[in-house]
Amino acid sequence: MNSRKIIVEILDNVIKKGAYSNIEINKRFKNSNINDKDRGLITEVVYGTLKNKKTIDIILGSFVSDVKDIDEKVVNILRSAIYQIKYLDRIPSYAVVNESVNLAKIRAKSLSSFVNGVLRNYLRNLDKDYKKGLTDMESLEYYFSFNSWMIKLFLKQYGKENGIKILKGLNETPYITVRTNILKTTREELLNSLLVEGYDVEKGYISDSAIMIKKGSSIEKNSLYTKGMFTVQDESAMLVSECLNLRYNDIVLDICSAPGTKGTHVGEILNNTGKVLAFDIHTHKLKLIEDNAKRLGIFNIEVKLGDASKFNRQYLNSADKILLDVPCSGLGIIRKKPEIKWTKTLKDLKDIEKTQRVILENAWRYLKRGGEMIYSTCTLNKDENEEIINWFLRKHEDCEVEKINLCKKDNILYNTNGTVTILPNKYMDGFFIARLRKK
Ligand SMILES: C[S@@+](CC[C@H](N)C(=O)[O-])C[C@H]1O[C@@H](n2cnc3c(N)ncnc32)[C@H](O)[C@@H]1O
Repeated sequence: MNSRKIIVEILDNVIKKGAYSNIEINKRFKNSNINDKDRGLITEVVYGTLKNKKTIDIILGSFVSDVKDIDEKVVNILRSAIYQIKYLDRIPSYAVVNESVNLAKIRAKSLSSFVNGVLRNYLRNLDKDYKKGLTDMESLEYYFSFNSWMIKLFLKQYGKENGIKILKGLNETPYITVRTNILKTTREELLNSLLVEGYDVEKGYISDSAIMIKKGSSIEKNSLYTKGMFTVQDESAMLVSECLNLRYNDIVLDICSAPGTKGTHVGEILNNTGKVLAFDIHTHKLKLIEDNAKRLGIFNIEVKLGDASKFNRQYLNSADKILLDVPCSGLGIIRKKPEIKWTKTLKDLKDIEKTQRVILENAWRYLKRGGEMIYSTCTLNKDENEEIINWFLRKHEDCEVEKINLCKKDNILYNTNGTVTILPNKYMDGFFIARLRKK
């Protein structure tokens, strides 16, 4: 087992083939005998290299004529090596260089001296000011490691102060947070049980159900997880179902449900009363919702295949509440999926916005008069958030925003139209939540 070989193969699949980092890492770890120490190293170097790719490429660019021309067999060997030398202090630089050259010999023998040359050149220039000569925008790209279009988007949409807050927040290393399953336990009880199991835990930042795991072994392997005491979920995402004003016996449609993290939360808050109809377009994802519901002891969820972009007359005016957690560009969850920095394009943002509008139009027709809908995204692109809501309000006289009041924290933005944007920070992902009421 060679950790560095695995790291480079994962990076190849994510950067070149558009695979998801978390899925690639899980695939490698599943049924393998990789020890905890190596798992830690692989995870850290993969996420770190992805997060800092722009900065690393600017550094690489000063040793080669164009990073784009570096042979694809060795480019991620170089990137991950520079990441380890620049950002980690526990691995001696000479060991990183030797291992990288050895790996290059296996992948492309003729390029091993090139890899050796670039890395040794970098070691001789560790103190160089790589920002020298860069424009203001390029300096921001170097400093935050984002492509310029994304930096411009955040600064334009949020202004300088919040734009910078977003760039910083998206580079934070996330804690794992879990949502207490109130059907089976209380937060206090769960906190104690986790402490007994050796986890370093703390209450969440905002939600009464949230617990932050600051240190401890893989949480989803713990028996408390198998027994359904909690769900792993970002705290911002927990606030979504909590904003839905749920009442026992409500009929709730969860239109884009898989893997059912928020839908099962609705089921828990309803205390197994009423009904949650959980739809998703992907057949293979439906089982994830079923498995989660079963593990958590939730019986009021019915899982169904459904394409939200097609109106289904069967559900016309049928729902007391609707959870519309639409597919989005995901710019708010870059802390956990750093490849989004490099894989998304402005065109993707435009395309998904069209789908969101169609889905919202259809879902609105399923809501009863007096009913409430949550429209949520895990993106910070305002065109998929406030702008969609403003557009919808202009079109639908029977729709009003029910103002959301969470709490006063410096990452909660209360928008002028009554909706809420959660800025990413150390504790939470970036999210958007709107609560709509049908008059
Ligand atoms: C943001 S995720 C939902 C996450 C989920 N609500 C949760 O909390 O676990 C969006 C989901 O929408 C689904 N989806 C995408 N297009 C859809 C469509 N046209 N109809 C229904 N579901 C769709 C995707 O498969 C994906 O699972």
